Amino acid sequence: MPRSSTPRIGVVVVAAGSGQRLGYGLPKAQVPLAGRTILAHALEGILASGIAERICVAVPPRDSVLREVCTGASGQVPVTAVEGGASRAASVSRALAGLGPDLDGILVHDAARALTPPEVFVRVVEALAAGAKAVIPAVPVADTIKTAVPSAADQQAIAGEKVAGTPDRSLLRAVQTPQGFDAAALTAAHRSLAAMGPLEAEGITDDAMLVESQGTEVFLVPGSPEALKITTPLDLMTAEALVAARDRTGPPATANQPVPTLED
Ligand SMILES: Nc1ccn([C@@H]2O[C@H](COP(=O)(O)OP(=O)(O)OP(=O)(O)O)[C@@H](O)[C@H]2O)c(=O)n1
Ligand SMILES: C[C@](O)(CO)[C@H](O)COP(=O)(O)O
Repeated sequence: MPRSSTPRIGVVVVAAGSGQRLGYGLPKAQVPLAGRTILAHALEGILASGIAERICVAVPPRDSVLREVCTGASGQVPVTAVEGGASRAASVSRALAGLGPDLDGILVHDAARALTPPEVFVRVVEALAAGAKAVIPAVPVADTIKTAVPSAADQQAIAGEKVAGTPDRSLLRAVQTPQGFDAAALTAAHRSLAAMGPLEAEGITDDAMLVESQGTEVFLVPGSPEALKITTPLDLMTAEALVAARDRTGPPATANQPVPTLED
């Protein structure tokens, strides 16, 4: 991507998941959050950041509700919809194709991270403009993390798993979206996905992993606790509370505060 203050940025939004863990009985991006769909909130954050030249959203097959949300959000920045795939990675690949050519950088964003503050998008794009080929937002890890293995057969009466080790927490980061990439690097990495076997492809849980596997350096910028991934009913309750707080105090509660650091 050319080092430029105004790179041409496209945004892929993946919104084709079924939301099994949320258990709402609707595709997750359709679920109401403070009276609007989760997808509508996600698109609002992207558009408010002012970074996007165009947006392509992967939606579930035959989903007219989410297609309508895309049409409603489309204006100066066109928002188109394509049918998603069976996995998140497949949905990204399809929306990448739908985004079209002639972009310097591409951001991949989860609709499920619907309340991501606009400044996180700006931070990612600034790092791309400064020369990074891959940039992801991240936050420090608050819990101590253990690796686990199955207990031995004669230990199963105690518990099914036991601790194998404790990684140094100061080196761990929880990563979020939007994840930003040089357009050519991301497109090439997604071509490599097509050549993978199903097991290997299943293990690719974010786009940064794909470009890492191609030898691209990935840089971290500060994310935001407000970019939580709405996965469970408790996350939806947190998101509702966050929207209510924003309505009381003005947009993103973290706006105008110092940029957070990645260390805890
Ligand atoms: N086949 C898929 C699976 C997921 N996603 C998107 O990827 C993001 C992260 O996925 P996740 O939060 O796990 O969503 P779901 O797959 O819907 O959740 P669940 O696993 O509980 O069904 C979401 O915005 C989701 O819509 C997608 O576009 N296509
Ligand atoms: C991309 C992601 O949101 C980064 O944290 C995450 O890996 C998505 O995981 P999921 O299992 O598809 O929800």
